[in-house]
Amino acid sequence: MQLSRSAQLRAPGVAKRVSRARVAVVKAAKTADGPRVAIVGITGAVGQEFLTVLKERNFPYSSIKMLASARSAGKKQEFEGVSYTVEELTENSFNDVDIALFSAGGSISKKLGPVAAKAGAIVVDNSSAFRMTEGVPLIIPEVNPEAMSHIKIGKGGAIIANPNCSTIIALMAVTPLDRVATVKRMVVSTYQAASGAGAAAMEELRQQTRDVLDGKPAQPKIFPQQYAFNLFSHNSAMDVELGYNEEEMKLVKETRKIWGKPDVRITATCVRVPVMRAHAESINLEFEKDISEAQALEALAAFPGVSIINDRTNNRFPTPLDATTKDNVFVGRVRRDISREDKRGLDLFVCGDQIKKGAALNAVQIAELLLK
Ligand SMILES: NC(=O)C1=CN([C@@H]2O[C@H](COP(=O)(O)OP(=O)(O)OC[C@H]3O[C@@H](n4cnc5c(N)ncnc54)[C@H](OP(=O)(O)O)[C@@H]3O)[C@@H](O)[C@H]2O)C=CC1
Ligand SMILES: N[C@@H](CC(=O)OP(=O)(O)O)C(=O)O
Repeated sequence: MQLSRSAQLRAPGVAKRVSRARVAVVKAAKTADGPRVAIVGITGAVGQEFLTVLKERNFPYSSIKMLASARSAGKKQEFEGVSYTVEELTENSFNDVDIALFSAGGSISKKLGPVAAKAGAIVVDNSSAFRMTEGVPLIIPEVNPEAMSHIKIGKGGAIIANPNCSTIIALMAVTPLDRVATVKRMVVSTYQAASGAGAAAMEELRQQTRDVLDGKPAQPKIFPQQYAFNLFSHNSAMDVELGYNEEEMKLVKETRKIWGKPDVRITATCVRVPVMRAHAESINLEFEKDISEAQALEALAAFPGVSIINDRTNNRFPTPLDATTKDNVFVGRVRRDISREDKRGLDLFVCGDQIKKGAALNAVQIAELLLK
C-alpha cells in the first residue's frame, strides 16, 4: 500500500533514520520521503541562517526551493554540497511545497502566505503579519507546542507564526518561572542587535565602526541616527499618542497570546545597541506566589533551551557574545528584587541570538514539530 506523504513523514522508520543520521559525521538530510521545503527570503540574514540551522539539525527534506526577489533570481546558493539556483518568488512558487519558511518581511507574507497555504503548504512565518490573527498559532516550541497540534503535513495548508525575537528570548527565560510562581507583571528593557534590522543594518554597523575609527563621519542609511558607538530607541514605528513603539507593543501582545493570559501586565522599553547579532534583555518580574532565587535557578536549569551563567563571585553573567550563534538562551543576574518587602519579585538578565533562537531556529523547531 502506498502511504500518504504525511504518513510517510510520521512513519517510525523515518524517525529512526533521522536520529541515526544525527550522530553521523557527514550530514546529508536529503531523503526521498522528507517534506518538500521552500525558503522565502533566502538571500537575507534569516534566510541564510535557515540553511545553517537545517543543516545543523539534519532536518529531513526531499527537495528545497530557494526563493527571493527578482533581484536575486539566477544567483547560486550552495546547500549540503548541491548548487541551487535562487528563484523569483511568485504566486506559483508553492504548488509542490509542504513546508514554506517565510522571512522576506511582513508585506510579502501578507500577500503570499495565504497563497502558499491555499496551495497546501504549511507556512512558518517569521514576520509579524499574522501573529495576532485569530486562529494562527503563535509558537515557541518549548513553551506552547500544543497550540499547533491540529496542524499536520498533508492535511491542508496552514499558517503558523514565529514570534518576535525579543518576545521569544524573554519568554524562554520567564516561562519556567511563570510555571513555578505565576507572573503578574513584567518590566522588560531590551538591548537589541543590528541583525534584527536585517543584513543591511549589520553592514551599516561594520561600515560606520570602520569610518568612525578612521576619523570619517558615520553615514546613517538604515537607521536615522549614528549607530556605531551609540544607542537609540528602537527604530520601529512609534505610537505618538501612547509613547510606545511597535517592538514594545509586540512584546506585550505576543506574550499574552503565547501564554493565553490576556490580562498579564507588561511594559517594555526597546533599545537598539551596536551589537551584531544577539539581543540582551533586563527583566523585572512580579509573581503571584513567593519564589526564591534557588527555586528560580532550579526551574531555569530544567527548562530546555536555557543555559545559566550566574557567577556573582567573578561578576560573570551572560553577554551577547556568549549567545552569538548558540541555540540556547542564556540567563543570569537572577536576584530577588530588593525594592519589594515580600518574596514575589525577581530580576534577571537574558541574552539570545536574534537570528537563531529569535528567528530561524525557532521556526525550524516549529517545522520539526510538524514531522512528529
Ligand atoms: N521572528 C523574528 O523575530 C524575526 C523576523 N524577521 C522577519 O524576517 C524578515 C527578513 O529579515 P532579514 O533576513 O533579517 O532581512 P534581510 O533584509 O536581510 O533579507 C530580506 C529578504 O527578503 C527578500 N525579499 C525582499 N523583497 C522581496 C520580494 N519582493 N520578493 C521576494 N523576496 C523579497 C530579500 O531578497 P533579495 O535579496 O532578493 O532582495 C531577502 O532575501 C524581516 O522583515 C522580518 O519580517 C527577522 C528577524 C527576526
Ligand atoms: N525584532 C527585530 C525586528 C523584527 O524583525 O521584528 P519582527 O519579526 O517582529 O518584525 C529587531 O530586533 O528589530
